[in-house]
Amino acid sequence: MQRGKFITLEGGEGVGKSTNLQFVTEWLREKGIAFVQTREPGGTPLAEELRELLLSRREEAVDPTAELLMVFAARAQHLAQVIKPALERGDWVICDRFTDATYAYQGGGRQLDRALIAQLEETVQGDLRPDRVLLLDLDPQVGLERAASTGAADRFESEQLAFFQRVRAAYRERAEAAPERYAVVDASRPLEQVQQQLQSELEKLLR
Ligand SMILES: Nc1ncnc2c1ncn2[C@@H]1O[C@H](COP(=O)(O)OP(=O)(O)O)[C@@H](O)[C@H]1O
Ligand SMILES: Cc1cn([C@H]2C[C@H](O)[C@@H](COP(=O)(O)OP(=O)(O)O)O2)c(=O)[nH]c1=O
Repeated sequence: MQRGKFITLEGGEGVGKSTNLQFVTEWLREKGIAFVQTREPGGTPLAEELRELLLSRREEAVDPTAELLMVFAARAQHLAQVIKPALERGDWVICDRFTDATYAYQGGGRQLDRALIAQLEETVQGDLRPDRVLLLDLDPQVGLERAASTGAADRFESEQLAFFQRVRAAYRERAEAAPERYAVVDASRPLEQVQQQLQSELEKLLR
C-alpha cells in the first residue's frame, strides 16, 4: 500500500485559508482520492481542547515556551491518532496549518529560537514532513482587514501588525529555503487566479 500524500495549507490571518481549503477538498473529491481533512492546533478531542486553551483570550500572560509546548503536545496527539494512521492506510491528509505555522507564529511572531522548534519537530514527528505546503502569501494589513469581517478576534488575532509581519517573513523564509516542498501562492490576486495556481500545484502531486 502506497502511503498517502500529506498536504498542508498555511498563511497568516485572512489570507483565504478557509475558502481555499474547500477548493482543495472539492478537487480531491472530484479525483476520487480518499482523504482526511483536519486542522491544527486540533484534530482530536484532546488536541481540540488544547486549541481552546491556546486561542482563548485571558488575563494571564502566556509564556511563549509554554505556548510552543502546547502546540507540540496537540501535534503529537494529532499525529498519533489521525495523521499517521491515515497516511498509512493510503489516504491523503489535508491539514489546515501544521509545523510551518509554529516556525511562523512561535518562531517569527514570538521570536522563539528556531533551533528549539527544530528539536521539538524532530522529537514529535521523526522524519515526517508534509509532501507539499501550500502557502498563501499576503500583506498582513490586507489579511487583517479581510479577517475583521469574520468574527471576534482570538488571542493570536489580537496581536499587533508587526507580529504578523514577522509571521509572514518567517513563512517566506522557510519556503525560500526549500522551494521543492512549498508552493507560494500570491493571495492578493482574485480568488479565481489563486485557485488556478492551487489546482496546478495539486495536479503535480498526481505525477
Ligand atoms: N483572493 C481573495 N480576494 C479577495 N477576497 C478574498 C480572497 N480570498 C478570500 N477572500 C475573502 O476574505 C475573507 C477571509 O477569507 P477566509 O477564507 O475566511 O480566510 P482565512 O480562513 O484565511 O481567515 C472572506 O470574506 C473571503 O471571502
Ligand atoms: C498550528 C499552529 C497555529 N497557530 C495559531 C495561528 C492561528 O492564529 C491560530 C488558529 O489557526 P486557524 O484556525 O488557522 O486560525 P485562522 O482561521 O484565524 O487563521 O493558531 C500557532 O500559533 N502555532 C501553530 O503551530
